[in-house]
Amino acid sequence: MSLVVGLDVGTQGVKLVAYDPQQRRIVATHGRPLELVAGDDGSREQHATWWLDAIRACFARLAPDARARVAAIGVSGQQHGFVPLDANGEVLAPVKLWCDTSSQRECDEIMAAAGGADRCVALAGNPILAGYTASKLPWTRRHRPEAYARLASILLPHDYVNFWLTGEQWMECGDASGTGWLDVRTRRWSPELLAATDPERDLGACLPPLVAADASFPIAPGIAAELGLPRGVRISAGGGDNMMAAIGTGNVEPGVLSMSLGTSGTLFAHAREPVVDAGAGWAAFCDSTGGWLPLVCTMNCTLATEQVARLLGFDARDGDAAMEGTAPGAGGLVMLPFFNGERTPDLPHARASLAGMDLSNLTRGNAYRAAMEGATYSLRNGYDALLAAGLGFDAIRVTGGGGRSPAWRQMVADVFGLPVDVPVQAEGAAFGAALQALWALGAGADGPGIAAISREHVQVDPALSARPDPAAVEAYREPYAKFLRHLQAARLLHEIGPPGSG
Ligand SMILES: Nc1ncnc2c1ncn2[C@@H]1O[C@H](COP(=O)(O)OP(=O)(O)O)[C@@H](O)[C@H]1O
Ligand SMILES: O=C(CO)[C@@H](O)[C@H](O)COP(=O)(O)O
Repeated sequence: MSLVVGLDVGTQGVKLVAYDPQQRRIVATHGRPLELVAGDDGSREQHATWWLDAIRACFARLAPDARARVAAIGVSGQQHGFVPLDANGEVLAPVKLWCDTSSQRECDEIMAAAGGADRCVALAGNPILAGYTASKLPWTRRHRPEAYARLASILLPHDYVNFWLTGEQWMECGDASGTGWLDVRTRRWSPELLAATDPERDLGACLPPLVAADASFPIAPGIAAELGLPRGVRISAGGGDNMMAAIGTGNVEPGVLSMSLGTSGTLFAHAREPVVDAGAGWAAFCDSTGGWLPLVCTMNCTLATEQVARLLGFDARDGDAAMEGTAPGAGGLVMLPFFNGERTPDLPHARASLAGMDLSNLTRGNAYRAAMEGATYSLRNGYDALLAAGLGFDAIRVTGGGGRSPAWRQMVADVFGLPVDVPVQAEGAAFGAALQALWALGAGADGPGIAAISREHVQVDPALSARPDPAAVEAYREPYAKFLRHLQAARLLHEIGPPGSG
């Protein structure tokens, strides 16, 4: 029986899922953590070689007989990272990641050159927000002129892994929409935005061809030999981690809302037509199946809970126990969890705050709960913008590390007032990549469509479901309203000036 493999290059680690589609069974899951280099200027970087080493390590742990059965691989990756390559395909500099806010000045410059944020939305569907790939090019020109001078092509993290696996460079529209350069309505690069990013250079020539979501390429023979894989393995188009998690959580038709509780917090839905928010309250991305993926991304999700847990001296994975005995509202504590600056809401220079402390409520449990509530309310705030745009949802499918916490799943059900379900296949992005690889194997041969594949293979685990508790739904109303008032105050502070400006 053949296997399909999904690889996910997340912020905190690489995961490999090997799936047997005939048996509908995950036969192996392996992971490897990744480091991240953080600078005081907001920079967040990784070396591309770290991803490859982690992938090698994951394959090395896959049993040889399983490796021999692999027929196809799909690659999912953290979005927006900027992998600059020279003409020989060598990486020219550390990769600036999605959570890198050091290029905010360049975001503003690109938008000004294009005619403003509204004009960017008109041209491509999105403004250029903190962390989007486009801003990293002028940042590189300014701060790494040697790399800029030798730049021949630009890839996103999952594209780079695909290049390593096959020797071919391409992009697909899902992850490409996170560059800020893709007109998501037409699925073509926007010449105006490319020119606004770099008027001196033909940026289009640095971008690889865009391929269809069901495309696939042969693995390079040398890599197959190195990883102990058959020579005939196909590599599917791949996609951004959220696009892949959409497939891996069964979110391939309108009405379902997926939520990923990882380093970032994301909410995303499937759309059959392009959907663009004139107010840019959420991101108008393409998905990696040929459709669209309206998405909300907060930069501080488990990043916030981990930060607070570390301060309080426990592991975030034990956070549920630390929170025992606390109640909705965290005893009056309110956390704006913007440790890393924030993208939704658009407050790249904001920093986290804890408010509402009195002489009795500052307990470990309340402080940790405030971080989890703050991360959840941030997503709820993005959800309100999706509703305001006329989208509607019946249920939430949760994936990502934070989804392992029963307390967090219940909090999501209560704060959103929606039932929460969790797929059996916990690694949604890696599993979605495996399903895309399965789709690519049957493409062009009357194989099933990706929606049918996702529907057939994604199974919900009833033991992990959470249902809204009416009393708790009510109990969260005032704390959420209070969070919004603090958020409004942060917006005002932000208008006054970034930290350090006096
Ligand atoms: N039981 C748990 N409760 C709360 N957080 C958890 C739990 N298990 C894992 N996490 C958090 O999940 C995060 C990793 O999630 P993951 O989706 O793999 O992230 P990423 O894709 O950003 O690398 C870590 O920050 C970890 O603290
Ligand atoms: O920037 C976004 C989405 O637009 C993030 O969701 C990244 O794609 C990183 O994801 P994780 O590593 O946190 O899963």
